[in-house]
Amino acid sequence: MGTFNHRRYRAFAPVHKPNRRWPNRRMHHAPVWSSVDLRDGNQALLSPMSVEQKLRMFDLLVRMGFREIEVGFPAASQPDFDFVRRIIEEDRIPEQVTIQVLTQAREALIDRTYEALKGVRRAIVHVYNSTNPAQREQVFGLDREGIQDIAVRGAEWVKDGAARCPETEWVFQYSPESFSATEPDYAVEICEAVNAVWRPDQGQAVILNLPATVESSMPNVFADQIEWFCDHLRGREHVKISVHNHNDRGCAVAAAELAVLAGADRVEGTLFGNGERTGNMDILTMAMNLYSQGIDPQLDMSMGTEIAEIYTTCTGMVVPPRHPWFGELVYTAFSGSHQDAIRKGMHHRRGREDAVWEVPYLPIDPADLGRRYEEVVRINSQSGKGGVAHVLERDHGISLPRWLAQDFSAVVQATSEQETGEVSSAQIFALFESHYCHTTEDWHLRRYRLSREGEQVAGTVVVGPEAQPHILQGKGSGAVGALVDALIQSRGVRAEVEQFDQHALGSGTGARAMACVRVRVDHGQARSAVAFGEDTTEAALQAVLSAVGRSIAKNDAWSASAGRQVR
Ligand SMILES: CC(=O)SCCNC(=O)CCNC(=O)[C@H](O)C(C)(C)COP(=O)(O)OP(=O)(O)OC[C@H]1O[C@@H](n2cnc3c(N)ncnc32)[C@H](O)[C@@H]1OP(=O)(O)O
Ligand SMILES: CC(C)C(=O)C(=O)O
Repeated sequence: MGTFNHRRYRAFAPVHKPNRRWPNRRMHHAPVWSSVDLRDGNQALLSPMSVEQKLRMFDLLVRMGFREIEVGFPAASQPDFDFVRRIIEEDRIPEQVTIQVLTQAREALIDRTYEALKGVRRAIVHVYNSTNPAQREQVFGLDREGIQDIAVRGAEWVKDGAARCPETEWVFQYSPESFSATEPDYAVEICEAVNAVWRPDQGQAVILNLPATVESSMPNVFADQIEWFCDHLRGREHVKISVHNHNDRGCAVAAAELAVLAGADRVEGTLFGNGERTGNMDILTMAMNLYSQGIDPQLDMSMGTEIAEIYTTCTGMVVPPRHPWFGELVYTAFSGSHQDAIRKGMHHRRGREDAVWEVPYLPIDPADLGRRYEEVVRINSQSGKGGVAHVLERDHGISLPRWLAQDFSAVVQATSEQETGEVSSAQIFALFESHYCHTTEDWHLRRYRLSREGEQVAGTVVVGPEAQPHILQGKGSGAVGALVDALIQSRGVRAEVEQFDQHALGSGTGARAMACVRVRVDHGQARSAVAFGEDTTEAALQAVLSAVGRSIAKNDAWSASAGRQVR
């Protein structure tokens, strides 16, 4: 048997909880967020952030509205220590923001931590030790009691350190690291022992932070653990319960969301889920999940592109194109039916911009995160007529009738298949022009005159090069009818107009009208053409001439010896 052997693993043993209440709850407001980007995120980087990079990230987190920010592990390294000193000495911590620092439950480290925090107005001192059986046995070689002693001593050193700096407002935080792999009764026991030192019941602010240090179970199992913990902890009402989820199974966001239903008040995490191994819980995703449900996330993410830019430059990590809410492609539809639905959905919203957002395939309005609508519909071989028409409308102000959109979509599809990739908006416009708008000089409308004679319109149309124009004359029920008649009368060209649409254009295009036609000449292949003009008549006449011109060989219609029957 090779190493790929599932028998080496065992199922996670869930906490016994027949009466769970969290599944019937709903979230109505955002939890307290704590960003651990500058600590857990930073400790997992190939090159941890420099002080300058940390400052940039800190500034971003503040601007986004984080009220609690774990700024480092000051006893671990000089840059972490220096960073904490710098934001304190340079008075960079806004009134509403509380910084948090992590330390192991070791006296020297705790002393150094307080040294870093000297002069801070308010801070959370976060102490941890591992509590799960594997670490107790393999790392510390201690039983439950021995591990509890580490926690209790740590709590005492934290309390002593705070007592030496009474001018600071201190919040204490304890994490039974690997809480989710710890026996629930023991997790409660050790937290109660820490509380017995800190006395939250006597007014000391205390956070108990319950980590899934390695995510090893389904999110519902974690939620059960949180509800069980909250139900069994003495003095639950005096402490804040926080969760700290890692993403080993890819469910950290779900686990944190269910944990909030189960009673957690506070959630730690990072931007884009940076952090150890597969990362921490992604606060951006969880906050946007709330936002998309109509709940104020209490974080400003409107500068989405800037958040991603600062994150990538500071951490050296990338934001995958399909990352929830913020990835480059997450609002983009390439496939035809999605594009069609988005286009119709966006049309449906016109004039109802304040209505609840319900555009198919777009869970939120991408503009909320500073995204451009240009990204929403992009064209490749999977796209259909709706998408192509949408791009022409959106970027070039050209609305195609349905029959022409269908025709043009085949043209674009053929190109995208050839190029096996995306067809840009500029390419689409160029294809549109070359396929429908191009006309030779021979078929260029110079001028025309129309006069009404009873029910009929008589027309004279001058076409072709200025130096050698062709004059066509005919009669019909309208301008196009008169031109069709003129083509037969003067040149023997039998043009059947199968499709015809014309409309006035909005401002900005230069032209004032557009006409689209599909014409079949002498029972041959139908050709479509589009023309723009000063008015709808000019556009219509030119469109018919262009379609006819594209149907017959150059000069065929004009050479007297073309052999055509002139009636
Ligand atoms: C799950 C998490 O993310 S927790 C946060 C983890 N983050 C980090 O560790 C990043 C920063 N840490 C560091 O830079 C270093 O670990 C330092 C500077 C803090 C300490 O460094 P060192 O003392 O040289 O080494 P190290 O971390 O290996 O210490 C291990 C010792 O601390 C003990 N220890 C580990 N964690 C704890 C803890 N939380 N509380 C008390 N003792 C602890 C170990 O049992 C071990 O003891 P031993 O030396 O008697 O065997
Ligand atoms: C220190 C704790 C909160 C931690 O980072 C973890 O368990 O992942």
